[in-house]
Amino acid sequence: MRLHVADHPLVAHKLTVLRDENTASPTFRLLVDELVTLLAYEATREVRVEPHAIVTPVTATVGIKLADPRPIVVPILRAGLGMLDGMTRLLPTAEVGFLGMKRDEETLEAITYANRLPDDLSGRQCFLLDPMLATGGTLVAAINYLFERGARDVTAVCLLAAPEGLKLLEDAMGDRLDLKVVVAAVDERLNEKSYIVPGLGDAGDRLYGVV
Ligand SMILES: O=P(O)(O)OC[C@H]1O[C@H](OP(=O)(O)OP(=O)(O)O)[C@H](O)[C@@H]1O
Ligand SMILES: O=c1cc[nH]c(=O)[nH]1
Ligand SMILES: [Mg+2]
Repeated sequence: MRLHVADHPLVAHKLTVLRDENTASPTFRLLVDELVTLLAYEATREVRVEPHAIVTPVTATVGIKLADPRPIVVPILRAGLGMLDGMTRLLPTAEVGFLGMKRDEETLEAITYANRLPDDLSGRQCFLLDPMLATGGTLVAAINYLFERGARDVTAVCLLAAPEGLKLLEDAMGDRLDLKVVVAAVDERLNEKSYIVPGLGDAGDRLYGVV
C-alpha cells in the first residue's frame, strides 16, 4: 500500500474551515468539493493513458489520452457522494458506480446496504471516495470487494485518516502495491466512540444533516 498525504497550504486552510463546527452545510459541501479537486490531481497521477495522434494548426504530433477501459469512480454513500463532483471534474469520462455502506455505531462493523457496480471489474482502475478513514473497517471492506471483482488497482481518496485506520489497512493489505491511499491529513487518534480527533464530526451529517 502506498500512502500520500497532501502537503499544501491551501489544503490545510480549507481543512481548518471544514473542521470548524460553525461551518454550515452549504459551505461544508463547497469545501469538500474543492478539497477533492486538489486531491484528485495527486490521486490520478497514475491514471492509464495511451498514445493519441492529432494534428495541431502547425503540425502532426502524438499526445496521450485516457486509455480504455475508462476508470471507475466509486463514492461510498452517504458521505462519499459529497466527493463525487470534485473527482469527476478532473475525470469527466470516468464511469461511476456506487457502494452504500454504514458503520454500525455499536459494533463498528461496516454494513453494505447498496451496490450498483459492474460484477466484473477486470482491468479497471478504481477510485474509491470516502471522506473519513476512522477504524478503517469500511475502507478495508470496500477495497476487498473491488479487488475480489478483479479491479486492476484501487486508489482511495479520503479527507481525514486516523492512525488506527491506516494501521488496519496496512495490516490487511500493506504488501499490495496496486493500492494507493491519498489523504488530506492524518489526524491524532480515535476517541472512545471511534470518531477521528480532532476530526470534523460525522461527515455524512455535516454534508446532508442528521438522519
Ligand atoms: O473507518 P470506519 O470506522 O469504518 O468509519 C468510516 C465510515 O463512517 C462514515 O460513514 P457512516 O457510517 O457515518 O455513514 P454515512 O456516510 O451514511 O454517514 C464515513 O463516511 C466512513 O464510511
Ligand atoms: O470521525 C468520524 C468517524 C467516522 N465517521 C465520520 O463521519 N466521522
Ligand atoms: Mg455518517
